Amino acid sequence: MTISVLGAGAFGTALAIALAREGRDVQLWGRNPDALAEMARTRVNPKLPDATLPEGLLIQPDLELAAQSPTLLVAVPMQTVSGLLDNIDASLNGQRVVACCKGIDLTTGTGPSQLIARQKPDAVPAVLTGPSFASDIAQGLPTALTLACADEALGEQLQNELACAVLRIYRSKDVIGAELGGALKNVVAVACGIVIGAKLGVSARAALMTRGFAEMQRVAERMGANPTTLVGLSGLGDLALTCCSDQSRNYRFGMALGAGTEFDKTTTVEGVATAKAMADIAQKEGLDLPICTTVNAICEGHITVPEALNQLLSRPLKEE
Ligand SMILES: NC(=O)C1=CN([C@@H]2O[C@H](COP(=O)(O)OP(=O)(O)OC[C@H]3O[C@@H](n4cnc5c(N)ncnc54)[C@H](O)[C@@H]3O)[C@@H](O)[C@H]2O)C=CC1
Ligand SMILES: O=C(CO)COP(=O)(O)O
Repeated sequence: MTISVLGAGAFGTALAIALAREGRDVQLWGRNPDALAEMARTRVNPKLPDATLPEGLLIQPDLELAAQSPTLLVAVPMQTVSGLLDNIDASLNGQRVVACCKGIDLTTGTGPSQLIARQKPDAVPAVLTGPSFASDIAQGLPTALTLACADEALGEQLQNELACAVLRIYRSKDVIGAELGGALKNVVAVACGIVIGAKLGVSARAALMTRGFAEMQRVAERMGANPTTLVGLSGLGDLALTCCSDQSRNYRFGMALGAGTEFDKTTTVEGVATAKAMADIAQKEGLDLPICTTVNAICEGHITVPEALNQLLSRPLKEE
């Protein structure tokens, strides 16, 4: 098989569906053999109930077999990427490992491309990110994404391999910038959800998106990324989508926090761990990240939403 998608959740399945629909040679691996067997039988992933798995899409329960493909798309939650890479015995020599997850690993403080580089040094790391809800991709709605790979020629190959009629892929060499955009927008989306859930208004949300974006650029610059990458699909594009749509789990989680209602703890909400990682980085690097650190303090239960609002609004006035 040419492409293996590792992770049979909503996003991995949506990508596999989109690629298989175009006749690409794709297999989908997931960690739960029973769930995979059921998907192979029904040709439906319950996380995407309206999409049928194309006939050509192979469901692969064997991780080592899946790991033999020249291109691997890693679509598991960020905090499980390191464990997944550890579970693959093969060295992945020369294989392209494309991180499709959005977050920062709490143990190392790095994004997925650095985990891949560290744990599979013979592989070629890349990142696929940008504004794209799994259900939109699975329905065949048009989507534009960024494929970032430090090696321009390999990046171009991957761009061509992964682009489909409805998946338009732009190329970048700024892997760190692309993955930081995708990670950080989730924290701002949680903040925006809080504001809407607490009925603080859409003007406050616009302010948070703008000042949150300034924090995203500040972090990117400090981490050696090109700040203009953040103005692309992986940063601004995904920020606009995630902060304004209740299709986003990060935004919905924030809304529940703001409204003081329950939220299903099994839902993947990457922004919580990323806020924690950013609070650590703010302290270590002496960076001013008031929105990220406030989201972390709320998520950790250190302050309430009204206290957070007071803190943010009473900060000294400054130049924009
Ligand atoms: N759902 C979406 O619209 C999008 C999701 N993403 C990103 O994709 C990543 C995955 O998210 P979703 O697929 O949406 O989550 P999901 O909650 O739908 O699925 C997560 C999947 O990962 C599997 N998993 C959990 N721990 C694992 C482990 N240790 N080893 C192997 N598999 C494991 C689960 O069994 C589940 O199938 C996240 O980083 C997310 O930010 C990116 C773009 C869009
Ligand atoms: O990253 C996403 C859209 O680009 C999905 O957002 P959520 O993880 O908040 O659902």
